[in-house]
Amino acid sequence: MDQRQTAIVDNPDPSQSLGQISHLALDIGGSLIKVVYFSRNRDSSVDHKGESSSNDNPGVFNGNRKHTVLKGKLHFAKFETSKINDCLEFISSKKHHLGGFQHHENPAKDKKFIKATGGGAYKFAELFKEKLGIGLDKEDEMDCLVAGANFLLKAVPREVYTYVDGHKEFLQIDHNDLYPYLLVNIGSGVSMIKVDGDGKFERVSGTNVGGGTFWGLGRLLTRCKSFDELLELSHRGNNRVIDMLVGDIYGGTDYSKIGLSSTTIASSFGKAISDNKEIDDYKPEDVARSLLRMISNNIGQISYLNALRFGLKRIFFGGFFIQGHPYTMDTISVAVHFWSKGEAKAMFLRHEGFLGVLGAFMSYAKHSLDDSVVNQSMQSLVNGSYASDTNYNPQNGDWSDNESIPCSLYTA
Ligand SMILES: Nc1ncnc2c1ncn2[C@@H]1O[C@H](COP(=O)(O)OP(=O)(O)OP(=O)(O)O)[C@@H](O)[C@H]1O
Ligand SMILES: CC(C)(CO)[C@@H](O)C(=O)NCCC(=O)O
Repeated sequence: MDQRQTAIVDNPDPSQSLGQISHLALDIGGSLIKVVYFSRNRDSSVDHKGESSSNDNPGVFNGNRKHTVLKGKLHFAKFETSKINDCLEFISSKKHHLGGFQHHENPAKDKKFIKATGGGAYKFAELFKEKLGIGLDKEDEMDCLVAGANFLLKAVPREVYTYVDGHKEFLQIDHNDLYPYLLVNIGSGVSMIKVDGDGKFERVSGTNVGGGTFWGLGRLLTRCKSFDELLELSHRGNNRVIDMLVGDIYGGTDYSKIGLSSTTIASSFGKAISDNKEIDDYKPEDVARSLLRMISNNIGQISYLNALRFGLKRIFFGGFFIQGHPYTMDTISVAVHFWSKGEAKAMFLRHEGFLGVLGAFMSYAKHSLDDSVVNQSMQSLVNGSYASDTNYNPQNGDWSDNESIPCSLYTA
């Protein structure tokens, strides 16, 4: 049986039949709302275990405490923040399933709370209360990003890959040699975080030229209607039509003395100075390509400079700007390789856009009354169940678009 039902869906069908949903978390960003929720398997029996270890889930249990094991799946969904009503409708369709979480500091019996991170957890708190009668239990965005990244890096096999010459190469992360690393989260804006351990980190830099800039400028310049359309355009475009290359300045030759080949971009959009053309004279696909290249290159360069500042060799890139898009990853990888002279490495995460919301989901373990030990249990169960997943192709590490993670929650 296929273990992965609906998962990364833009407009999830609210009538989708699922087992009981017990936990749901949100990351409400400037561009997108990310949702993670746990649904119990319909046929899952509830086990009660109290050993310090078990064959099923080694290393999960502590001492002689009894835990209830809820078997099920983690589902992922996203909505555009500008269409928050779709998200409210989606949650409303699940609301009667939600188990009535109580705020750890305010356990008012009649209120439901869900974990939420991102700026929208503040901005839209009243809206959730008003429309759904649900309170948002706010978790810090940076804490959540780091918790989500550490979880994926340590617990999920074949999560991390490099992108070199058009190929994904999956990497095995050594848990004992993970820190320090630089986490670059490319959302609407970009955060750069030096991570030294679990919960040990510092946001060392950021840039306002990020995914929102690409989508916003791209929409204005190409008049395309969706982010996916803009990416598709960029796929077909040729940036050399608009970008000024070193060769354009140097009469077709390299400037080898300072290490610049004739094909290096000297100035993004620089040809538009002298072409005597208007925006409509350029093909939208060429504009989209130049824009994607400019922004990816810039982020790659700033990331490298921050890695250099702190002597970090590994840079993990997350955020929905990447979207597993080959040209984006190639540009970032080439920029990091070029500027670091091969010393630093750009790495990507399969669940790139869900770091923050996974961190928020895991924070149930920290606070909730039922004392879920989500973290460890996801860790061992995710490990155990991926091996038997029929849709997973270990040759190239690809997943189909629709993906959920089989997992268990342990509640005391
Ligand atoms: N379907 C989509 N609609 C809009 N933007 C998309 C879509 N898919 C990918 N993106 C890109 O992803 C970016 C948002 O990424 P992400 O969800 O990680 O950030 P965010 O949480 O919204 O932003 P921030 O953290 O800065 O508040 C967008 O700015 C855009 O570049
Ligand atoms: C403001 C946040 C943290 C919101 O997610 C993000 O959009 C960001 O990191 N922007 C870049 C801000 C800056 O450091 O210039």
